[in-house]
Amino acid sequence: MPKFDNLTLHTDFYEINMMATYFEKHMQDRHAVFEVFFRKLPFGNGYAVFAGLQHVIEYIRGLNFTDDDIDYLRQATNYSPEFLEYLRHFQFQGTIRSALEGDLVFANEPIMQVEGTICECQLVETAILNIVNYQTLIATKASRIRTVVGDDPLMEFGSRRAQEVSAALWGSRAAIIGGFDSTSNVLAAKEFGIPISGTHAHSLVESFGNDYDAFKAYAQTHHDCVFLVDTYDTLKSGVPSAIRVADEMGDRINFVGVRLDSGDMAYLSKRVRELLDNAGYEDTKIFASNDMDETTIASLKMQHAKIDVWGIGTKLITAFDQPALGAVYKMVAVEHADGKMRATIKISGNAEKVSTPGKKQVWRITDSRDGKSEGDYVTLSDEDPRREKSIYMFHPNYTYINKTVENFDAKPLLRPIFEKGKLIYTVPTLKEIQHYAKKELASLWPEYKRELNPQKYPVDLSQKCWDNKRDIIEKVRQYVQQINF
Ligand SMILES: Nc1ncnc2c1ncn2[C@@H]1O[C@H](COP(=O)(O)OP(=O)(O)OP(=O)(O)O)[C@@H](O)[C@H]1O
Ligand SMILES: O=P(O)(O)OC[C@H]1O[C@H](OP(=O)(O)OP(=O)(O)O)[C@H](O)[C@@H]1O
Ligand SMILES: O=C(O)c1cccnc1
Repeated sequence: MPKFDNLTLHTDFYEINMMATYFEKHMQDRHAVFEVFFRKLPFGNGYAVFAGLQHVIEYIRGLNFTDDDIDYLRQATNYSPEFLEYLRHFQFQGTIRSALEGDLVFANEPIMQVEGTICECQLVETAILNIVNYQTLIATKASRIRTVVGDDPLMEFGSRRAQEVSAALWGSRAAIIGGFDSTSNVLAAKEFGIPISGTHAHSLVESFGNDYDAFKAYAQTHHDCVFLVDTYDTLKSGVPSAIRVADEMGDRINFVGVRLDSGDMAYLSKRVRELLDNAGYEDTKIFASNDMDETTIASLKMQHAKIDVWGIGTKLITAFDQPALGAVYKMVAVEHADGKMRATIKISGNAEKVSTPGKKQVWRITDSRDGKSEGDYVTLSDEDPRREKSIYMFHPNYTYINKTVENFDAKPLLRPIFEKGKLIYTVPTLKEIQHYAKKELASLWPEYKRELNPQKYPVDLSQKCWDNKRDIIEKVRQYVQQINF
């Protein structure tokens, strides 16, 4: 049974095929820079919450072609013995700069940058995109749900519906980054230090044949009790049975709550609240689950549903309304035969798909007086807006949309993670990351945070970066025009 402990071959075949070409053409040590970015924010949201860095770090640290991997490649491909030997001794010696988990990130700006030999940059494309695309998507979905529930507790229930094991585990962690409070997944709770939470299923009630016996048995074996009250009839049997058990058990249990899992949640929650209050259980909470997400929750809030705690599974963990974030990994600079680095570009008839050449940095520009966001300013890596008194920010496609910003703070988004193969970054605790994400979100204007049709957050290019892009597009245009095969 494969265990997938080593993820080195977790890459698309074409990456290793390109490595083989670089190797056979003696280009394997040429220097290159690649950047990760996405072109469109997910869920129509105004921002995305970056997640996945911890897994990327673990993946990079584990990179190593085992003898078994080499044997497999020998029989599955026609790679030369020399290239296979090269792979056997492969080690990641590159430099990675990245947004940190919990950072807010936007379309068309680099969120991770890999610099190293062209071979090592090429190998890691697939896994980096796989990890960052999924985790950023889930953290962003979680953040949308958090925005709608306010301060209500949010429990992550998605494991049974996640796209397999790894997604359930890393998805739980990403949900916490986006603002969830706890997970039902015991392994994720243990490995990532997430608070664990859970109630019970309908099977408990079914196995006893009635609500009362099931709740009584549960109460005799657990101190904190949340009873699932909708197995047979919520108002006639479920809630009255829960109240009877709570009355009988008195101080021997903590009657934390009841959970609703079907039916009209607005109507039921109000009636259940009355029943609990009338029985003297004003502090007992109403939990709700059943295919919820930010849209259902917003509707329930509008209907003044009396729900205190939310259990969210399927629609969060599968990113139901947008199953993929389209982050891509593009080469932005490469060393040529003369030893000089040159910026590279991918041209497209679609202006949005033309990549921005050159190794870059993203600067988060905030007003130094109130700390509020002004926009992101993408520069070439040798520029530093902190040296300027004012910066001119303009829309890269509609340049007449522009502003001059003074009294600003500029914070670099891409921070050093690996330096020439050495890990130089310590991942904070999950709690710290969640806290950081919350703080970052607080600095964003509400116009960018609304769920529906948010304002577009400015991501602008510096003049130098924009001029560089235009010059390179022009050079490519001249090159294409003189082709005469
Ligand atoms: N008052 C409400 N307003 C808006 N959405 C609601 C309301 N009550 C329930 N929902 C949501 O409507 C969806 C369908 O609920 P429905 O009542 O059909 O489920 P159910 O059939 O009772 O449960 P199940 O099929 O899981 O046994 C669920 O996503 C649920 O969370
Ligand atoms: O609804 P979600 O957001 O995915 O949350 C997880 C669901 O998992 C459980 O249901 P179960 O698997 O027992 O199936 P059910 O839909 O029949 O309740 C639980 O009762 C929730 O409804
Ligand atoms: O603890 C719960 O209530 C739970 C856990 C997973 C899925 N649904 C519910």
